[in-house]
Amino acid sequence: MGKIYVFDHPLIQHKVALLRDENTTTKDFRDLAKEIGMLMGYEATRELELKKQTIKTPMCETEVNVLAGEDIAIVPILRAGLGMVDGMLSLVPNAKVGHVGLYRDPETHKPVEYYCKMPQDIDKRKIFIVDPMLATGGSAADAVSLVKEKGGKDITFMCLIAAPEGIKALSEAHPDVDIYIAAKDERLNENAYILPGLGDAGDRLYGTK
Ligand SMILES: O=P(O)(O)OC[C@H]1O[C@H](OP(=O)(O)OP(=O)(O)O)[C@H](O)[C@@H]1O
Ligand SMILES: O=c1cc[nH]c(=O)[nH]1
Ligand SMILES: [Mg+2]
Repeated sequence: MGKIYVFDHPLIQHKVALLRDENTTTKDFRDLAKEIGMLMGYEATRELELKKQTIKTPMCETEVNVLAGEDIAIVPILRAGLGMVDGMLSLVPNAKVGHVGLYRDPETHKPVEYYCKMPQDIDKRKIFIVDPMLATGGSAADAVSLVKEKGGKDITFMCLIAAPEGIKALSEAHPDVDIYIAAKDERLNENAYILPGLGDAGDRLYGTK
């Protein structure tokens, strides 16, 4: 079973509290999603491999640790996942970005695919799929399946808010995937929205409601 990591860092809790507030503006919501994405990325990249390298400081020669050059791909689930990409890119600016387009059917709550484009060498990359919301888990599970169909192997999923139902569905569908969660919420409502949640992440990011 993959790791399920729920953040308890005070900065993340504070920023998630602001994100939830219905009075938070579209601009502030976007800024907060980016900031939380970066803070989460700092922890989610903890296991990147290092290699030794010899350099010269102004004082002497020394051996230092540098990234082994593990190639990274960030894969947002459109639309709302885009809100977490810039935060991750500020940590790993050389990462490539793939996109999975999914929307949730309002009646069935099942994901509908409309786009998928991955870097060609996705099979060799460490992949971070990002989406603010893990509700039923259908979108995340389908996104992981699509990335695997394109050759992706080493996959981590990152979200801002997760319902227990979504965590269970994703980890059962893809037990090899680690899941990083900024805040774990109580449950889903009758429309499969997360409670207390933050509403519709895509609409709040882009001001479409
Ligand atoms: O876990 P699930 O039940 O599948 O729900 C979560 C999905 O719903 C939202 O996307 P939405 O369908 O609203 O698309 P959008 O990002 O374009 O707004 C969210 O960003 C997830 O992708
Ligand atoms: O609470 C939810 C559930 C699905 N999608 C969202 O944006 N929010
Ligand atoms: Mg939406």
